[in-house]
Amino acid sequence: MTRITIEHLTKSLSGRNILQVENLSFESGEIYGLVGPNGAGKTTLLRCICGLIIPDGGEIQLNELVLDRRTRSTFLKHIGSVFAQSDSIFDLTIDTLLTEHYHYFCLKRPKDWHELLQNVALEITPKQKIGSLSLGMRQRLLLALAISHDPSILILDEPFNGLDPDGVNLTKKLINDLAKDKVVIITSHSFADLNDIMTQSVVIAHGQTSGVKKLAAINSDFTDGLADFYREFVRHTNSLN
Ligand SMILES: Nc1ncnc2c1ncn2[C@@H]1O[C@H](COP(=O)(O)OP(=O)(O)OP(=O)(O)O)[C@@H](O)[C@H]1O
Repeated sequence: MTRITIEHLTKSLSGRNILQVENLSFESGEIYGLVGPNGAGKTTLLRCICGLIIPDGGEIQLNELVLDRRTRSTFLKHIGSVFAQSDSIFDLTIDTLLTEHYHYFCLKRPKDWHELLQNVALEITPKQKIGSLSLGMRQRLLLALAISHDPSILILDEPFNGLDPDGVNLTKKLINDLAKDKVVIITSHSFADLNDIMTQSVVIAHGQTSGVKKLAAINSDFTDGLADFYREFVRHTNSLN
């Protein structure tokens, strides 16, 4: 069983409070849909969990392991993540990207990269430049990399962006298969896609989070399900800010 626990997490950027998360926890076997308006703090929260942003206060724990400078590299080995694509990788070949990825995470590079790409139905050669791939192909490549070290936590920021319907379905199937023994956290503005795969949801607005709620409870408590759960929490935080 893997559990991520977050307590009293705060982060300010340019003198503005971006995150104030009191208590939040995520467990393996569940797919969490993290939803919130643009600029609500979704990516910042996920980057904090991945150790890519250092919070100003509070604590993030993976089971008994507290995330700090000393434990960060151990923490990273448990996490697979895909964030928005940066243009800076476009000039790299796939081969270089793989080398840099495994070096950064201090992991052994798998011998068979064909197998890696088969997981996401990609047919590409290692000498190809990242920039020559379509947006959807790059998404699949980054997902293949994220899951290649069998992480216990999978963090996907907008994983359906740029994917065609086959790519969306393949990603959903992969996520479903992987979720059996992992913590999966996904952000998306597509409630339809989230409704297809998530088992629980949490709303974030103005850097504050709602309680985590099971999909079945969301659908029984709110007429319009996730959309109402989202609207109600956003309205609540708007009234406080
Ligand atoms: N480097 C930075 N410096 C200052 N402010 C920042 C920085 N990065 C993000 N922010 C601000 O932090 C807030 C949260 O941004 P974040 O990207 O986490 O939101 P989000 O919920 O992921 O949004 P979206 O749905 O648009 O992707 C935004 O108001 C953003 O402007």
